[in-house]
Amino acid sequence: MTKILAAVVQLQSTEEKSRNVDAAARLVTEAAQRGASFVALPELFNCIGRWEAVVAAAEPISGPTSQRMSELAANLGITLLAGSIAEQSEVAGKIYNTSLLFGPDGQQLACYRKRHLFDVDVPDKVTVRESEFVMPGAEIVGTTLPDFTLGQSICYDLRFPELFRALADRRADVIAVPAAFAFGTGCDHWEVLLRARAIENQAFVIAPNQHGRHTPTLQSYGRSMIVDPWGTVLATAADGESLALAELDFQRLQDIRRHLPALSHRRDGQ
Ligand SMILES: NC(=O)CC(=O)C(=O)O
Repeated sequence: MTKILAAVVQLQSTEEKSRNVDAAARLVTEAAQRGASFVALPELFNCIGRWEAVVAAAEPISGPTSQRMSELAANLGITLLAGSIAEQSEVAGKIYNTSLLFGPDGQQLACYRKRHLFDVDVPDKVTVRESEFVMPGAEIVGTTLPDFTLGQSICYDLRFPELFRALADRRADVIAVPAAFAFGTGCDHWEVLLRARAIENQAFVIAPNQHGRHTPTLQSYGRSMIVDPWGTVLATAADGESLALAELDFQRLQDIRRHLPALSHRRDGQ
């Protein structure tokens, strides 16, 4: 198949897990009913807020959130990227920020743990120290699906082009960036970075973001989007909890790579 319909789900998640998972399930179901066969949720979709609350909400990979997402994928017959959840780690008080991929039969196909942790202090915009609560992942994850190869990243990873190039080296046609990208940085950086990563790696970029205030000091930018390998924004979510859908045309992807074979012009020995 050379075309599929993809959807990004934008949420304004809270610390209340059952509310968040229900909101996610409702929008994933709507996306599938509108014809999407690949649907992606944002970062920490099942619980976001104070880090202490996120750590307390952590689950093992086989926990209730992942079971619900697996059932949802199977019932709807879709491929579902369960953005990320807080995964229990071997270190007390710390989690992994983990993205799970489920196939149309509900089987877990991949597991990616956020590699780059958001430790920043940008005056008047955002101050976070993710590494106090989160352990970095080690693996780079590309998964070959029947229609395309998916590369995985999470949020702050977007600022590290070498990860995306490593995913391009694994022949990623689509790169997912589930995010809770900060409002203070998102206004200037979100779209520019997503489009750059799509253009330089000649891949679709699927970027479901959180939107709005989660706590008095934590606000996400929204504008979840789907970008094509030319850097064109195919769809953007409206503010609030919403969906954006776009057709991924893999023939167009191949045409762009054939007409402008920049990835084969690299001088670094690849
Ligand atoms: N929240 C993040 O992980 C990253 C982010 O907001 C940024 O890079 O800016």
